Amino acid sequence: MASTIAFSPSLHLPRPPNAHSRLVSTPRSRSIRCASSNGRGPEEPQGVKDVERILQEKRRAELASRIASGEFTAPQSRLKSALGRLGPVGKFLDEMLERLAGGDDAKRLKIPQATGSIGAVGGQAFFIPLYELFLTYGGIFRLTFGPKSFLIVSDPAIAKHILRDNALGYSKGILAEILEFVMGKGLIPANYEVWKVRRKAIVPALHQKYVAKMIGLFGEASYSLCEKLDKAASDGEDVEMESLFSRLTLDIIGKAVFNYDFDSLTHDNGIIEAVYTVLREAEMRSTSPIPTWEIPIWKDISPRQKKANQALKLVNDTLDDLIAICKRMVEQEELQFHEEYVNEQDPSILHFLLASGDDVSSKQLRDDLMTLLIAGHETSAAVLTWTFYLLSKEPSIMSKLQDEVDSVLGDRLPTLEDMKKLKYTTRVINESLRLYPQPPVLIRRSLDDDILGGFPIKSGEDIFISVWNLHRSPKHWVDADCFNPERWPLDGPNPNEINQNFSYLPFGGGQRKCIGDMFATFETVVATAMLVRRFNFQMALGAPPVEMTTGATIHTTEGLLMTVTRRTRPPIIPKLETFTQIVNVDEPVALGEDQQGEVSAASI
Ligand code: HEM
Repeated sequence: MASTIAFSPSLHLPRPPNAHSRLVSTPRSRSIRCASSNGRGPEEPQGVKDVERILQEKRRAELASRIASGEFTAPQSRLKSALGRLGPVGKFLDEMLERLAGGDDAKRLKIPQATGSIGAVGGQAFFIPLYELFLTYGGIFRLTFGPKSFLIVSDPAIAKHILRDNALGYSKGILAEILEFVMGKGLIPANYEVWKVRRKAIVPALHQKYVAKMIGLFGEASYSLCEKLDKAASDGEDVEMESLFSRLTLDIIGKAVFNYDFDSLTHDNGIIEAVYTVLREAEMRSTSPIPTWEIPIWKDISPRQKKANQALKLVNDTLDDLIAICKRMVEQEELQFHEEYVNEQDPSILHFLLASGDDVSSKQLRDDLMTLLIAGHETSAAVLTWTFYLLSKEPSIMSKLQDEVDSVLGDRLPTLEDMKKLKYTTRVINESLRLYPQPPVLIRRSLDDDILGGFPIKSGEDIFISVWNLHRSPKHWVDADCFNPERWPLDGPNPNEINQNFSYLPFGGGQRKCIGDMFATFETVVATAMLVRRFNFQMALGAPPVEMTTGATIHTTEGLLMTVTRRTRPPIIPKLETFTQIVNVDEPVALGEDQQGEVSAASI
């Protein structure tokens, strides 16, 4: 039976875009603004920052005083407390007594203990109080609330041990139980035996030629989003960007994985609604304290369960149809399969798998497709959401980013070659992933007894590796809470878990590392570049405060409501003419000779 927990630590469980009622709505005041500014001017972002900082400090102070009051600290025996007061002699006697008491159980108690109801801390996302507890209790501690107990890991060496050095000693635990209903035996929840076979089959599908082809897809889909924003900019409407990013990445992943055009940026239909119903159900299951979906009779009569089951059936049937269509295509094809095989009409992962002769049941194939759909959808959407939020607060970083994009891309759609040149854009994404890792926590369960950070642990321990804590640890990062893409040198290697020795884990590490890391990096780089090239983004006046909430990925509580304005280019310095012009990016530009012949993305 799936054990659930009162907060949501699961991976890749998205919240649907229509959780926000607005797609493009709130007409904003039509007062004239300085279109060349990237933010609202220096004062306002600073004001917003100050309020956020004060709120954050207030929460921290509250939690710190609760920690200090002993609320989270497991009670010690009176004898133990008395020995603690006796200094080194007392410590020695304490250790002797524990040894005499014998066994691993006594030693297990040595893992720092925190108890209490972390859910009660100010309605925050659960990983935030875990950060304060980490600062108090260290890189590994046990958190007990109610009958449940978890080990919280925030130490890079312990994370490396669990994810890489002793990966076979750990399963996906709770995560696999929760996701089974939607992903079946897909890669994320799969046990080792299934995972080994499926990972070997699927990874080759994401070869370089495929990824290069996908860059075209990222560009086209981002271009559709630009069109939508263009209209909003003309109509003077503010836009809720989180839901738009969710739609953008849904459209991309549908085409990329099984060649299905959801086209959710331009319309809604039954299948899109069904996908989001299924995803919402998965998220609800990961946050519900009681697994109502397992209660006999109730699970058959609950309207929500019925709706979720119908939606799941519709999505599964659609996937079965897509598999059947693709099988027929492959049968009719004059196949010349090779390592970098891509079908021009249908470059999807599904086509690659079928063409490769992958010997797999339709059910397993469907589980794989569903897993890729979920894994690759809301993660990328969340990265874009938080990147634009961070950029809106730092106009100087936005300016530098726009300068790079202007000089590398001009008006072209991005290519694989451009990915090497968009170095600062990539650093912006690297840094956004550091501050807002998706998911913020990785979940494991020990399959055997093991030793973590010097502490013996038993098999069956549920473990949360807090990527949030690792990425913001004051031990490893200077100004850990600051958005500073410059911390990653432009001429240095792309930061990853290996060169950062597991203190940076944006895509996990070890054998279960994300298979879509390059896909996702290019996708978010392309989308960011295409959007900032054409528009300036700022928080809308009167927008709700941007707070975090816990899903598998980090969501905003009330959306990311932004004002989008068309960018104007800096004045073109005339060579012969005597006038200076401000040119709108979307209006025909009087090109100098050296610029003639460039294709404008707006004309594609
Ligand atoms: C920015 C976007 C993304 C982020 C931040 C991300 C992050 C991650 C992380 C941290 C893991 C490791 C989970 C764990 O160890 O428990 C993971 C696994 C995985 N990701 Fe991603 N991911 C992203 C995009 C994608 C995309 C686009 C795809 C597919 C095309 C994908 C497919 C997968 C799969 C299949 C796994 C499971 C791998 C395995 O267990 O062997 N991800 N992802």
